[in-house]
Amino acid sequence: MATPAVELSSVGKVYGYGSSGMIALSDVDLSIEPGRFVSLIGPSGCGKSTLLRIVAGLETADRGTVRVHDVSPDEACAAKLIGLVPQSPALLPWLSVLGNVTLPQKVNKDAGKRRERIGDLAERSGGRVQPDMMELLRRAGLEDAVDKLPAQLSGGMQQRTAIVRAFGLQPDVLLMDEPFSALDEFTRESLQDQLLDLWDELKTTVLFVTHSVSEAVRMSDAVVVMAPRPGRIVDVIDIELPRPRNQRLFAERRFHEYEDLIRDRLHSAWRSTDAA
Ligand SMILES: Nc1ncnc2c1ncn2[C@@H]1O[C@H](COP(=O)(O)OP(=O)(O)OP(=O)(O)O)[C@@H](O)[C@H]1O
Repeated sequence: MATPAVELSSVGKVYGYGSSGMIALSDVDLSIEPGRFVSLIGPSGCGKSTLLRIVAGLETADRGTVRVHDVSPDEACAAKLIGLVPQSPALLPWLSVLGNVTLPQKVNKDAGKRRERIGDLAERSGGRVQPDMMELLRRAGLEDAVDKLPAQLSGGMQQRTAIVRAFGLQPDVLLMDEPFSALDEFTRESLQDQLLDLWDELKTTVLFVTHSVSEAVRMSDAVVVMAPRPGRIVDVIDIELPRPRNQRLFAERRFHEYEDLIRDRLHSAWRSTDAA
């Protein structure tokens, strides 16, 4: 079996100390095969962002182990295996769209060598070509905006720029923390389409945080349902719908059955949390 792209075993994280400590994550086990699109869903405070930050190496787990392609998150970051798209796009305001998306490639020239030293990635890295950023921008509908500054873009365009920037380094694992939450429904659906197209082509593993049940069903191979107090995984639901998943999917009964199943799991998790 291939090495998992992401593997968490018995992961725990507590913020604070003693009786005022908050258990953000308790005993989290999760294994994601390379190339899968996996969403995390759950009520506010169940630890979705904490889990993502731990995989990104921005926080450390207090307990358990975390591996990204069988190396630690820190090593994975140094080898640029990991890309992160935060909730707000965090573009550099003084650089154009093209400047923003090409910057990571310019400052991370040694990443390829580090990547080649990592186990089963050597083979994949050898075949890597620098993506054509102009082509990625065109695919994301940004060809007319390449010379614009972030302040001259709409929120949706800024977020698309951030997504192209993240794909530009060809991360093996792309972590996305509610990337579309600030966008209107139409822009959101269009960005979902574009993200799925890029993901399909580049075969990146995606770990995607969302509050939207329909977004999770539409995008994912599997949806991880989480519950709070303490933050934990209560279910992992495989979404066995055909791809590509376009707008027609919304009319299908199976799509809504998955939505109902996930809502049901979320409600049960809430009930058990309240009873505890
Ligand atoms: N740096 C921190 N210091 C203290 N407590 C924190 C910190 N970060 C998160 N927490 C707490 O840990 C718990 C999990 O937070 P986290 O942000 O991971 O949840 P979430 O599921 O992503 O929430 P949301 O959906 O609202 O973004 C929350 O109770 C939060 O208040």
